[in-house]
Amino acid sequence: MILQFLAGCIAVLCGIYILKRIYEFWIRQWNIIKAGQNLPGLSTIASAKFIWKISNNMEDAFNLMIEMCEKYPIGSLRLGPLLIICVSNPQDIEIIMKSTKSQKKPFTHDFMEPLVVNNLFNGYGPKMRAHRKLIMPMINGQHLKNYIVTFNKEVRRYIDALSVKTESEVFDIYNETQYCLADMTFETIFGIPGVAQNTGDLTVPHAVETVLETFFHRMISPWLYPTFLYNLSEPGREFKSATTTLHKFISKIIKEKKSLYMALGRGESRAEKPKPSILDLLIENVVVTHAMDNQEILYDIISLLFGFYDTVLGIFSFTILMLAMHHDVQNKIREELLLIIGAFDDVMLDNIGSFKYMDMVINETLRLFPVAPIIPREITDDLQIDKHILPKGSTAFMMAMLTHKSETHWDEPNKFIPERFSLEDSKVRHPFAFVPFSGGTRSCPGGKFDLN
Ligand code: HEM
Repeated sequence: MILQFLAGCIAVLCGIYILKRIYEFWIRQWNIIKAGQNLPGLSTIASAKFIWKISNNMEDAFNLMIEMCEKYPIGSLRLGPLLIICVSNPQDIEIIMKSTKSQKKPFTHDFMEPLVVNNLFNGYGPKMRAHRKLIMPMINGQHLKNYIVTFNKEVRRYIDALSVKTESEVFDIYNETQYCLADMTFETIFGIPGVAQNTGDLTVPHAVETVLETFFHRMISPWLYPTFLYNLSEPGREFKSATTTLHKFISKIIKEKKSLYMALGRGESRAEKPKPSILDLLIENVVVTHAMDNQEILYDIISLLFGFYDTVLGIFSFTILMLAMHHDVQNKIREELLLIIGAFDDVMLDNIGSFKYMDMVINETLRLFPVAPIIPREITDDLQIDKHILPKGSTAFMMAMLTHKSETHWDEPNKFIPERFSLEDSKVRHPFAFVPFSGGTRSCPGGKFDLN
């Protein structure tokens, strides 16, 4: 009897606590919405229609948002409890990307917890900045030459496999490329030779894909914002299972590498590994500096995996599609390749800066198909843009997909014209009219790495 009474009391207290949290959340969001009520954009009813469209027809919802952005360069809408402010002019995007009042990711990025917590991807403040500073040189600069050896090796295997396919069947380039990218990523990040091209094993890439898909699904489904509801849903369960897979796999590698490093000492460890991976470099550093514990290494390595997979695979596939559709561009790329490396040579670090036309082609593909069509940020203090105030607590959506196709900044914006990225044409363009890697202090740390 007493036990039943106690259980009843606990249930009531939990209920009150949950209701209080929901109430506080709505009051906070309501105040933000009120602060932004003078901004132009969708009315409350049109915003409700927008959410209804999201749950029924994503394309319709997207079109409604685009229509609004075309009408108002700074336009607001409500996504459930969130005040969203869409911005598409390069000069306004520049203000947001550079301001100290908009360096935080929106709270929806916390939906990646417990997979990653306060790290490169969803962190904020001094700790995140310190991690960025530590990791950036490891994915760029002189270490690139180590990774290029791996890229050449894996690409050779990929081309061999592809040349058999191209002679016999129709195939999906995105699917075929996954294996090569998985192997490149494994060796570059973990220093472990990948087996995907040999065995077809894509356990880790698929887990990354699952967490990204379920994360985006939750972001656009306000009814799944409460964690206890999300955990009960199908996507919530898939997210949890993929999180377990990634945590188990990567934690084991971190522990093994750290033990090996401690057992051998730096000198010998380096002698064994003349081409250290990103994880090797990170462990070498943190063993001495204690800048991160194992859990933090785990979170940052997962963030790098996000960067590698979906983005690179997507942009590679779109580039191939563009080359297939534009034979003149394909011929020019071939000529440039033959001139610089010949028919069968590997690409060297010194060659990379010489692929001027290839750079233009990739940039033009990134312009038409930005990996991040919308770049979101939380406004952490009232931010003035022109005559508008973006209130503290609102979420800014930087609409790269619209900026990249604005007729004010691009002639014939829907056409694929790589030459528009020539040095002369790029010089006269607003620097924030093209933001595939975002900009400011929170821009993509893998941008240089990726283009290479
Ligand atoms: C085509 C390739 C890629 C594109 C287009 C791309 C684009 C982006 C964009 C737009 C962001 C959001 C930045 C913001 O919120 O302002 C981002 C963040 C990030 N990217 Fe990439 N990325 C690519 C490849 C990579 C690679 C290869 C890596 C890792 C080596 C990487 C690592 C990251 C990380 C860690 C972040 C979070 C940075 C932060 O929030 O401070 N990305 N990327």
